[in-house]
Amino acid sequence: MATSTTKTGAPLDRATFESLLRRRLFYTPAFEIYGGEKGLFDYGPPGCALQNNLVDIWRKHFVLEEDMLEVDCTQITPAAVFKTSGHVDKFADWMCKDPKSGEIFRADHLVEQVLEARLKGDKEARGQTVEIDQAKDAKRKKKKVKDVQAVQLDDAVVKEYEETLAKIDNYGGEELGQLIKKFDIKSPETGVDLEPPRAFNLMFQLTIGPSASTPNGYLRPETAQGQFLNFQKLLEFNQQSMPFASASVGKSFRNEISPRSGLLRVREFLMAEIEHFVDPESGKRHPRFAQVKDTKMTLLNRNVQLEGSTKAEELTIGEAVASKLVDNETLGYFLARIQMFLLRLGVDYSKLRFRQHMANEMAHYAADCWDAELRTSLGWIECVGCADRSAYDLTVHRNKTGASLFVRETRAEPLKIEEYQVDIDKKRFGPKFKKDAKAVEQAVEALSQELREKMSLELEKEGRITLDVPAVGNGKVELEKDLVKIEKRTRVEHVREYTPNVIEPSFGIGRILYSLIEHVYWSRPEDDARGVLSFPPPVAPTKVLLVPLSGSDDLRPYLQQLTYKLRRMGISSKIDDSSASIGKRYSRNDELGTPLGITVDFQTVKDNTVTLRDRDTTSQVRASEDEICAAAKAIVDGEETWEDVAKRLPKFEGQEVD
Ligand SMILES: Nc1ncnc2c1ncn2[C@@H]1O[C@H](COP(=O)(O)OP(=O)(O)OP(=O)(O)O)[C@@H](O)[C@H]1O
Repeated sequence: MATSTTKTGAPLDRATFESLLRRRLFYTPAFEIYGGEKGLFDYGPPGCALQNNLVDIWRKHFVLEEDMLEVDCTQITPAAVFKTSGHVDKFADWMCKDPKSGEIFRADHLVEQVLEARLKGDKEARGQTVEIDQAKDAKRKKKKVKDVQAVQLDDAVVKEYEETLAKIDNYGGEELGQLIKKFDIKSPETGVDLEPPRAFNLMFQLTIGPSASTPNGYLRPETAQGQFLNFQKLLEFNQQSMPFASASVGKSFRNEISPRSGLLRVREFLMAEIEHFVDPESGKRHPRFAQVKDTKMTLLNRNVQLEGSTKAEELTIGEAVASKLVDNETLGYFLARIQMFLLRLGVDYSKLRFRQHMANEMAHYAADCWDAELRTSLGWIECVGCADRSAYDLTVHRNKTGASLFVRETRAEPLKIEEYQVDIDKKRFGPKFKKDAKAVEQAVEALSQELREKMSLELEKEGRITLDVPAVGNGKVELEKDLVKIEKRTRVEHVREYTPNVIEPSFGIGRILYSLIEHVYWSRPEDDARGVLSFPPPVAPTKVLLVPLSGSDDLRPYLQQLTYKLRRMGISSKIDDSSASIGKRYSRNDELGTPLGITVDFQTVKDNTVTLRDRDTTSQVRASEDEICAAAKAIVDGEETWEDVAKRLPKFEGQEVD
């Protein structure tokens, strides 16, 4: 478990942090008055505003800046789609049942938790400092889970546990079963042996329409399939021009075995996905790769993990692609753009890494896959997946439906192809083979170039060839020289047909949102350790707090005027005219991450000046209402920083004294 610190370097107290999020209604368990339902959460006003801002920035960063084609596809999906895509057979996690209590555990998470707990116990026994997660600890006590035993392990066992944890995402069901046996892992509930791991499909099944007698659909577990199925229409919309990308933001649903860790593993969540379609013969080069090639990134490659280590290295994406660590330029381009997006949101670079998937972890068709992981008090969390899915999805849907999910392109230079061509003498063929003529003809047409070459020589030498045609007679058919000709000729191809490959960056908005809040959270020791959320201004849920210095009626019109003015400028604001001290009102809004505060006081009545306060430094400037609104706009739009504004407007050392 990662030791987690806030941006000031102080340890993050997760219990206080989570209580802030719930108290200030960032999010709350859904259906709470009915006892709640695991893995389902509602977002309150600041959570909604924050989520909207993340999605808004995502749209600007990707859809707008990369000129992508956004689509909004349905969540209800006919079963046939997921049968073809492989989700019905493969979209599953491994679960273990406690035969005594009936409790279900996700097998990989159970192994992970038990080994981590044992390693923690080992550290304690060796007298090393161990981070205590108060929130987890309180839950454990409530559930009466036995405390972790401070037992020292052999060095070899510690090494084996650490190596297993480094590869935990790489194990299948059988291997997890072996690990459970090998490490003597029992049910944490009752202490009995668990049943062997079984696959559990994560899709929610549906019955669409009143006439269906059995389930015939699913809620989508990702937005991707809708984008693939619309490929042909999007290509046409894009005037047949390649490469291009589609994008989609929408809810996805996964029936997680054991939802946990708040927003990090839920059963309904917002995803933002991109499908970038690229010609595989282009070497997957990207025209703007040169613009990102010097971006430094922290990369944890698959070989390091397979050796049982989690040591990442910092490289430029240019170096990573040149050494083939990252498979191709397009994948590298998106990894760099994902990092830029996360940093734009306020993610802490030192708590961001890109982890490469190990072979077993990756779908069999994928060429390469990297996860952007953010470090939180709950460890490293996958927040964005970025996979090169090759031509898999378009190919399987094309094969199943016959739809033209491919590209036809006129070649700039016609292509001359030397190949063996077959001519059949149809006048003789029909009378000779009668009802079998079609099957024999198909078998001849299906011959590979290699076999055609071999048979053309045979025809020349022997005057006949023998062909395998299982559907006819004894499965062998003889063809003489007068029936069939096989010759090497040149064919000129003017049009090229190919199935594009797909690079897919896939963002879990809820995971990013939670991890980001942890990254920007800190507390002010001088203010009763009250929390502050230092969101970058463009990301913050509300931009400006308006506070009157007193409840005097004289100040009210100025507040109204400021509200209208800010609203017209597209800046969200909230008035706090409660009777709490001005310092309290400020700190309540620091907890919500409001970056700016405008105070109206009696000087305002005299000269129409107001003060502007910065959340992070608590310093203030004073200027005319117009100048302050313009400064707020520049900060909120990310065009100026507080430092810029503080340099050009007069400093104010005023009211913040209570
Ligand atoms: N249950 C979930 N709750 C919240 N977000 C999720 C959940 N499952 C996936 N995501 C988000 O969707 C993104 C893309 O999904 P993907 O299928 O790659 O995840 P995954 O590899 O199945 O995740 P995990 O291994 O953690 O279950 C993830 O990077 C994550 O941000």
